[in-house]
Amino acid sequence: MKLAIFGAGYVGLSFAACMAEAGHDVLCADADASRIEGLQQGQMPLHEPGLEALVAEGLAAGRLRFTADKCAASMHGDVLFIVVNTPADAEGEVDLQHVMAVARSIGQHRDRDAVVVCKSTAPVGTAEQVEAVLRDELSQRGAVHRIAVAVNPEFLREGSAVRDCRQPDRVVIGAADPAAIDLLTQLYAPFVTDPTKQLLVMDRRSAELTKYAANAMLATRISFMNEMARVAGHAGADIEMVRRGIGSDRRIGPDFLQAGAGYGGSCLAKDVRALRHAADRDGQVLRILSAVEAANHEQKGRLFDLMTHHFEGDIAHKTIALWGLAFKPDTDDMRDAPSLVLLERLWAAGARVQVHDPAAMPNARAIVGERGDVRWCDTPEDALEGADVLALVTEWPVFRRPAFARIASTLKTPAIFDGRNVYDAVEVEAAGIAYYGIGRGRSVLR
Ligand SMILES: NC(=O)c1ccc[n+]([C@@H]2O[C@H](COP(=O)([O-])OP(=O)(O)OC[C@H]3O[C@@H](n4cnc5c(N)ncnc54)[C@H](O)[C@@H]3O)[C@@H](O)[C@H]2O)c1
Ligand SMILES: O=c1ccn([C@@H]2O[C@H](COP(=O)(O)OP(=O)(O)O[C@H]3O[C@H](CO)[C@@H](O)[C@H](O)[C@H]3O)[C@@H](O)[C@H]2O)c(=O)[nH]1
Repeated sequence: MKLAIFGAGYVGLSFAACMAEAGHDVLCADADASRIEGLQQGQMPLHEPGLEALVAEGLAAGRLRFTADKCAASMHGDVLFIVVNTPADAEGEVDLQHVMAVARSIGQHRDRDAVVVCKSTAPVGTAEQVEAVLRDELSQRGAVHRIAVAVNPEFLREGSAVRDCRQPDRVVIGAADPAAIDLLTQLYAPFVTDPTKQLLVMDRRSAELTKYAANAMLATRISFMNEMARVAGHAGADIEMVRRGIGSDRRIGPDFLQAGAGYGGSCLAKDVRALRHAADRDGQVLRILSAVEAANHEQKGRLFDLMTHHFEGDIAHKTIALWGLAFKPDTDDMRDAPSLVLLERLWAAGARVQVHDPAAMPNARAIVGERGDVRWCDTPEDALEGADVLALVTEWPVFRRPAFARIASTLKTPAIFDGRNVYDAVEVEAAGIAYYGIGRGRSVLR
């Protein structure tokens, strides 16, 4: 099939490369000309495991091409995917300008029938708005092409985007148009093992809401576990034991039950906010989601609170080694990262930080700027030199099995604040290091 993909970000680029790998002829367009120039030369604009090789393979085979020319992209192929950013403001109002810009461009330039697919996460009713824009543009120039609009939300996770694209749990197709359903079914059938169960065809509004409901459920599980971690800390229980205890119930399942320093990233917070806001406008008060947001906001301050407790309020002039900045491992993405909240609170309290992250330091530096109270370190060990204590915020593999004896002898007052519960409290304490986890170890705050 010939596919046009608008948006070469974390999702668009991963999707484009995987579709090219599957043998399709893919033209990927982005409004950022410098991003496109780089991609044409094989330079990656973002960090995503396995993606660079896949892009190189697609370019070499001639199946993956990049363009900044929206007209060329609008004319390409049978199916055109909209995969641009849909940010939400502080209230949760979603900015659809990029989605509508793509729709306008397709309406202005398309010279034959097409299927347009909304893959961006967007509020219920967006596909109808896209359809209206297309209809308007076509009628303004007297064109009579048939352009069907479908919804196909994306569920990939950053850090495993290539794997998730190649092997999705399920594919949601929101469409009524038989030709659109047929094309998308053909496109996705090779990516799933049981198309009858994993290809879910539904109406467009249900598909749009499915995406928000999925992220809201994931965020709810995390906030629930973070609250349970508080209970565990006070009760002298270990949240990791509780996680295993409840995750083995098939009705609950083991995933997304990890207590930690709060959820971050470009999606969970944005989509929970947008869903709550849209419902609010319709007169529906979503009490659970408001609580999920409030709990996460509080949770992002948890490591700082534990440190303040450890230092008995005297955190000024302390030096904190901080491992991990990205919102999760295997990405350079800093959007809504819990580390940013910790940094701000430490700086406001007069502490200094020494940070290391395997991929996100350039993006983090661009956000926080150059300042005297941070040292950007090339290695995890370097970040420990001269520090009082260590905080783990992102569980990159390189941080998972450190030499605790070395940490004990390097830190001035050995203590680890484990924001992702990856260390064994007994092993850490045996090395002479105070261990604070989330809902385990010395995590009681009164
Ligand atoms: N990041 C994720 O893990 C993830 C997963 C599932 C769904 N989503 C959703 O997918 C969408 C894209 O997310 P992302 O993280 O890839 O965003 P991103 O910010 O990484 O990339 C978006 C890209 O779209 C480009 N763009 C903007 N306007 C354009 C236009 N008119 N024409 C062509 N390109 C244009 C931008 O320049 C940017 O490169 C969002 O709606 C998001 O909510 C994201
Ligand atoms: O048990 C868990 C799982 C995750 N997290 C945190 O939650 C955040 C988000 O993680 P994850 O969901 O793995 O990454 P995303 O790439 O943001 O993916 C989410 O958001 C995407 C964008 O909509 C969806 O496509 C994915 O299905 C959905 O998982 C990160 O800060 C994690 O540290 C936890 O605290 N505990």
